[in-house]
Amino acid sequence: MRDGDTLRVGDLDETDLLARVVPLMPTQALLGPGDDAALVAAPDGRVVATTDVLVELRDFRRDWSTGADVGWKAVAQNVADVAAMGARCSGLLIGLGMPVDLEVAWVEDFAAGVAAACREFGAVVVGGDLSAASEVVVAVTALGDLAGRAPVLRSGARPGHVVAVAGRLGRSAAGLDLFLRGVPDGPADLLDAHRRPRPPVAAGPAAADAGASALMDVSDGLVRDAGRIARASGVCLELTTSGALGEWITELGDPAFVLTGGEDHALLACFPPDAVLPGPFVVVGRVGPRGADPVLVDGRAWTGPAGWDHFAR
Ligand SMILES: Nc1ncnc2c1ncn2[C@@H]1O[C@H](COP(=O)(O)OP(=O)(O)O)[C@@H](O)[C@H]1O
Ligand SMILES: Cc1ncc(C[n+]2csc(CCOP(=O)(O)OP(=O)(O)O)c2C)c(N)n1
Ligand SMILES: [Mg+2]
Ligand SMILES: [Mg+2]
Ligand SMILES: [Mg+2]
Repeated sequence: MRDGDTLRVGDLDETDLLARVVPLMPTQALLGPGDDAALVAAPDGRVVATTDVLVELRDFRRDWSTGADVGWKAVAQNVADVAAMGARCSGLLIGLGMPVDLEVAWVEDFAAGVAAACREFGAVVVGGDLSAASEVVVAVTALGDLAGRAPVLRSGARPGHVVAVAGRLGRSAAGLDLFLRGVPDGPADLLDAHRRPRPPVAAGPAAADAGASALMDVSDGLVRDAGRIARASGVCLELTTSGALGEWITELGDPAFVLTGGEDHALLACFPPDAVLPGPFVVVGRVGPRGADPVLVDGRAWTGPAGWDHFAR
């Protein structure tokens, strides 16, 4: 994509873009950027803050998802990032850019999906903004309350800790694969897993209370996101497919769905060996010392697809 000497965003991947942009910004907060959410000082405590953007054709398609599905997903992915700090969502701001010829019924349906997800995840809308755009763009900001807990970052995993997941992995990717292969009448549970992810939001605060040493939501694929905890913590996440991961792989039929599929927004956590894991968490591996690879799958480097990146193609 190089055009003379002009470097275009499509010449970089998402990680490289972030590394160029964030250092140019004045960042002063209790925490951030770099984790699932930031922490901002407030007179009576601290507020968790995060945002995630959905862009038509990049993150959803209006012929695959209804307006309500898009509204649901925008809420779900943001409350997942709040839960990934060990917090609960205290408020959402909904930014919406729309083509001027978009049917009003689509926007009303979108609002109904936002409302349904708010009921499901215990969130409320406190504001937002509207503008016109060439495609539908949804930018949700979520605020969160730690209720006095210490936030669980990506950086606290240590060798000997266990690696665990709350929620399922690979189902959203399996649904996306059905859409991409032109099977929109495929298994409804997989199509819905893609259109309406259900992050286990209560598992975030529960993980914090159980002493989790690291926590994040899996949005870009298990191996890629496990690599983020591994790098932040200076360790290796050693995943094993003998337990839950293997069951999910058998059920979906393709290891890549489970190991590299994004958008399930399951929670990935590390716990000290003596912790009692909260109910929804299943063990998927252990933490080892930093080595040549940030993540191992059954003792080997993963050589399959890398996971989601908005720019790398
Ligand atoms: N344009 C940006 N400016 C500043 N910080 C950003 C920007 N985009 C992403 N970040 C920060 O980079 C980190 C990684 O972002 P992202 O991968 O989107 O997180 P997540 O997958 O948890 O939603 C986050 O802490 C986020 O706040
Ligand atoms: C039309 C369409 N193409 C591709 C995808 C796949 N996809 C888009 S974003 C994404 C990963 C999640 O990214 P993002 O929403 O930015 O979450 P974040 O990592 O920032 O939390 C995936 C797998 C999709 N959902 N829809
Ligand atoms: Mg996240
Ligand atoms: Mg993002
Ligand atoms: Mg996110």
